[in-house]
Amino acid sequence: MLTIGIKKHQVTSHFALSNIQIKVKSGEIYALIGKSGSGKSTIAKLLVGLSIDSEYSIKINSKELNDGLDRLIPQFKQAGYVPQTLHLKPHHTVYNYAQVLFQYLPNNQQDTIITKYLKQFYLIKQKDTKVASLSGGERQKLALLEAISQPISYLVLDEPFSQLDTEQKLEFSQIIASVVAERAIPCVLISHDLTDILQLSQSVGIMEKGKLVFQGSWDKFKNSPNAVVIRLKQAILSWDDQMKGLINNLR
Ligand SMILES: Nc1ncnc2c1ncn2[C@@H]1O[C@H](COP(=O)(O)OP(=O)(O)OP(=O)(O)O)[C@@H](O)[C@H]1O
Repeated sequence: MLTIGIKKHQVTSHFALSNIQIKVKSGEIYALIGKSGSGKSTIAKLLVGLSIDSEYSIKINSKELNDGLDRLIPQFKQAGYVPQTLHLKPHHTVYNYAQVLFQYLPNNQQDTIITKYLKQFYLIKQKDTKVASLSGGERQKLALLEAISQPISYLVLDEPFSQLDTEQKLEFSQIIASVVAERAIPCVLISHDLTDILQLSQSVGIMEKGKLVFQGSWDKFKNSPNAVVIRLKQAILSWDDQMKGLINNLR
């Protein structure tokens, strides 16, 4: 279980996160959505130790990380993180990249494990391709493989779908779901598009201007009288109608 509590985190004079409480169960995906600038990435950075502000608390599998010292290196190594902007070393082939990631394994197991992951991540055909030549979607998959290559206690994915087309989104959703279920880890998935995460996540949190204005299961979302939820539901329904219209025109 990942438990996050933020009393206040002042980012700039005009922006702060305040009063945020989130719990994510192991094996579940918690989708964090909200408009640009609402504070989603700021939460992601706090979660992976890129800020050690003492005004927030974090508990990972019942271990509370109280102060800056607690948070300094070891615990945050338990975080698997795919940032919004990827920084992958460009010169390796995909296979060599994976060899570096899994070099801690005994030599006689490396090839089996790497091949298993490259198949699971649909990267096996690209195994001899240099990272610099990969497509945006393939780079996302390699970044996810990097994030889970070490034993981790939780996973944070910041806008993993933003560079992907519809088919790639479906494939990548399936990979994320299988990794989270297999590892039985909690996952916080940030997205600005509700439709990307509807099928994938078990619960959702909506950020607005640094505050969590709604959170809960999709059932709770469906029946909520919250004005922000109603606005989002109307947007999805209208999008759905437009898509149906377009598809009917194609038939
Ligand atoms: N290092 C920083 N220096 C100055 N301002 C920052 C910094 N990091 C974040 N901010 C500000 O904090 C606010 C929240 O930013 P954040 O990146 O968390 O939003 P977001 O919801 O992830 O947006 P997006 O969907 O566009 O990525 C914004 O107003 C942003 O400009």
